[in-house]
Amino acid sequence: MSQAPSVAIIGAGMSGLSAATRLQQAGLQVTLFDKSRGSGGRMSSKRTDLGTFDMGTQYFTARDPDFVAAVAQWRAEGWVAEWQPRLFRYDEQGLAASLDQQQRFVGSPRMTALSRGLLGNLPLHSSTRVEQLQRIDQQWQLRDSAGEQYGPFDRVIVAIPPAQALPLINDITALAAPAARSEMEPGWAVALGFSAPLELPYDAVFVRQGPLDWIARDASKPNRGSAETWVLQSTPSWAAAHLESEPHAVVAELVSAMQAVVGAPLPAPTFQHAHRWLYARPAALSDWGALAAPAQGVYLCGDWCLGGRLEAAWLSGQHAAKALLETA
Ligand SMILES: Cc1cc2nc3c(=O)[nH]c(=O)nc-3n(C[C@H](O)[C@H](O)[C@H](O)COP(=O)(O)OP(=O)(O)OC[C@H]3O[C@@H](n4cnc5c(N)ncnc54)[C@H](O)[C@@H]3O)c2cc1C
Ligand SMILES: NC(=O)C1=CN([C@@H]2O[C@H](COP(=O)(O)OP(=O)(O)OC[C@H]3O[C@@H](n4cnc5c(N)ncnc54)[C@H](O)[C@@H]3O)[C@@H](O)[C@H]2O)CC=C1
Repeated sequence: MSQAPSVAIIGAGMSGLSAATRLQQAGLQVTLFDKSRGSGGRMSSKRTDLGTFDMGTQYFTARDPDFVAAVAQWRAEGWVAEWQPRLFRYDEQGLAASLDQQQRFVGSPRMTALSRGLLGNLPLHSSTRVEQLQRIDQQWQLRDSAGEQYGPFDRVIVAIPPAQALPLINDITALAAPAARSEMEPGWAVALGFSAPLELPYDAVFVRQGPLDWIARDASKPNRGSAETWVLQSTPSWAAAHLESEPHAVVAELVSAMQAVVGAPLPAPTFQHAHRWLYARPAALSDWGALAAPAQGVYLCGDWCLGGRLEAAWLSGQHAAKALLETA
């Protein structure tokens, strides 16, 4: 191919943004598509009158040297900051402080500041659910749920959870077989606002008993403002058993579980909101990096290809971009 190939990236979560920035640096023309109103995917923040709540990714850690270097650059840009919560753990033995030496990062002033920063000036078709990939003359044409066509593109990166990717790549066995084997587990997240500080000795608790997995005082993260905001997240198994529950019932049950952790009645929240994640985290860990069908020019990436964390999503996007560049 004499000219740099044009690339469509479906999914503007961390993995799609990671691939996009890498390919842009290499001089390729990339176009992102996302069914949501903006970028970020599960790295999401909900804006309210009380301020924002991180409803997906709560924080991230950095272990791979390339990711450590990327995070240092994001800190220098001011997109992320270190979060040093007072950490507790709650289990059959009750509540106990559980401090450690782990560095943890969050987007600043909200988790989506990171996706905004990464998106930069990259072209994004938002509110665009891609439903079909069509092969025409060695290139790809995309069709969305409204029947709009986009393209042609020389290459396609599909950076979305496996169940959503499958209908797009069903005919490409090398991609469809592993995607079909990959299951994602659900999760419920609840945002709570209170009119006054809760006066608790912790900012976050790893919960290892009952329906909750995690509670955190969102307001303890850097640059969040002064409102008393908390986020609760359920375990995958509780979410699976309550997938069709009404949001108000989910709030009631998870607030009651938070009361069990706190060990005292909570004041009535002045704000409450529940969000269901159908595809929150991979049920099992994989080490594919990314999946490639170079003959067709289609690549698959996402946290589910590498381990279910934000770092894994970024690394998976880098793997997909690298595999694509090897054939460009
Ligand atoms: C509740 C929750 C808490 C979490 N907490 C943490 C944490 O504390 N630390 C951590 O490291 N990780 C955490 N994670 C995991 C982390 O959020 C993910 O690993 C990461 O964000 C996944 O990025 P991704 O790009 O693989 O997928 P996604 O973020 O899911 O991005 C996929 C994107 O594709 C879009 N899309 C899907 N289908 C289509 C389509 N057909 N057409 C167009 N667009 C489409 C979606 O709208 C989405 O924006 C959490 C996840 C959840 C849900
Ligand atoms: N709710 C969801 O849908 C998802 C949540 N995810 C969480 O994202 C976090 C990211 O993981 P890492 O980057 O490895 O972060 P990490 O190193 O802080 O945590 C890894 C895991 O170790 C445990 N842990 C760590 N520190 C402590 C402590 N001080 N006291 C008690 N237990 C501790 C805890 O179980 C935690 O889940 C984890 O908490 C995951 O559970 C990841 C993906 C999805």
